[in-house]
Amino acid sequence: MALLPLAEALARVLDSVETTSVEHLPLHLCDERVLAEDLSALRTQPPFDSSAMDGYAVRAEDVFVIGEALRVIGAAPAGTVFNGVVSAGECVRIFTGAPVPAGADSILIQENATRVDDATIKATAPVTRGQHIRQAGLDFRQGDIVLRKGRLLDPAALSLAAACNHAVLPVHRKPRVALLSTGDELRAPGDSLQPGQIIASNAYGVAAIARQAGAEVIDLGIVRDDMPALNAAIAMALRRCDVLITLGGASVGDHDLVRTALAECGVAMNFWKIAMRPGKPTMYGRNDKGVHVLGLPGNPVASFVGAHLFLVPLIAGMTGQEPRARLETAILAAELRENDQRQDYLRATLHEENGRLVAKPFPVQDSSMLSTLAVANCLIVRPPFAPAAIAGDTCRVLRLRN
Ligand SMILES: Nc1nc2c(c(=O)[nH]1)N[C@H]1C(S)=C(S)[C@@H](COP(=O)(O)OP(=O)(O)OC[C@H]3O[C@@H](n4cnc5c(N)ncnc54)[C@H](O)[C@@H]3O)O[C@H]1N2
Ligand code: MOO
Repeated sequence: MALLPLAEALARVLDSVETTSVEHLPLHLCDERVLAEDLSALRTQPPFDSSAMDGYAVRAEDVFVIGEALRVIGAAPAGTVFNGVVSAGECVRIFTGAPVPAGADSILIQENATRVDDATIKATAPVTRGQHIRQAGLDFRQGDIVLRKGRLLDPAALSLAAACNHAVLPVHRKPRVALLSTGDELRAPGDSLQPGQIIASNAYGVAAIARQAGAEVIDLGIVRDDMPALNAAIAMALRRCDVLITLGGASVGDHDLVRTALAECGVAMNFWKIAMRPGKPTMYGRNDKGVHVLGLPGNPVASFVGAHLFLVPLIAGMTGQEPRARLETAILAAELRENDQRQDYLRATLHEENGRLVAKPFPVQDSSMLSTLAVANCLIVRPPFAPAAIAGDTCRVLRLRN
């Protein structure tokens, strides 16, 4: 059976994505959310010509000649407006952020002034006209679009939104992702194990990937390889989420029942089995309520890679984020055999050497091995039928962490 090319599989997942509804949240809850509408400034910043330094507001022409005395006619701390006018031979004591008084056109920094007496200073260096003055609107003007719809609200975006006087932002609701681990052999971390049993670990990494991508996660625990139990768990899960992730039971064995159970619960399967390694038996479909269902294979690295490749872009699409280029170029530190029809994701370490990124794949790539996954900081992406490569060749990598 021909395996579906990965790019086609991903296109099918993203093809019918709708964004989640919009909610309005106070700024402090918008961290890492996605802006749902273009944001325009509600004010101008700075709202007036303002001093960028502590010193004296002067007329530049009065300071062309060093040593001329200037009369200090008042003070302008930030947060106040000096009401007088600076005339020839006069200046105003001013502080960073304060509006520049009428008549003054430059700031003489206090390091370049000496006090003669309480009301007189002398400049020890000249100023150029306009020096140390921030023009009104230097940063943004009222009505400017400062952040575009789809922008991830990172720290800089949040401060900018606040500076524009937005207390509440329109953001996309976090998609609700439900996780269901399947398998008779699975026990929760902390349980004592009987012979033949292992710990269900996949949900923890996949949940973290989903949360980091912007989802809210409900872990529905472990369900046995038993049709009635699976059907009940899946039916319940489908009522509670926007995306259901099943973990395990995706392959062809007698106990791999997930595909059948999903079909019985009304999920129309779009694909099953992809030309990728690890993760061949990945499946995807939707039910009539539009819930996305991603069936990830049980092998721990397969479920992890599948979450990165399918779940992350799906959550990005549902929250209205622009698709991001995620691959980087690196130099291979070891030779690689020619590839077959499956796009390969090889755990590797990535480090910088002489200003270039170097990727070193682990010699053993068994998809059960979490110990190498935890050391790896990238995946080397090998396209289908890539020819054999030698150390020094370039390759593409997907960074997992820094
Ligand atoms: N005859 C064939 N056998 C297999 C094929 C195939 O094409 N023909 N594909 C292999 C590939 S590739 C993969 S990947 C696995 C995936 O199979 P399943 O999705 O059915 O996964 P399970 O059989 O349920 O489990 C596989 C493996 O992973 C362990 N596991 C399962 N769930 C978890 C979990 N939540 N946490 C940790 N470990 C888990 C499970 O105990 C098994 O050891 O199928 C191959 N077989
Ligand atoms: O996808 Mo499976 O993990 O190739 O072993």
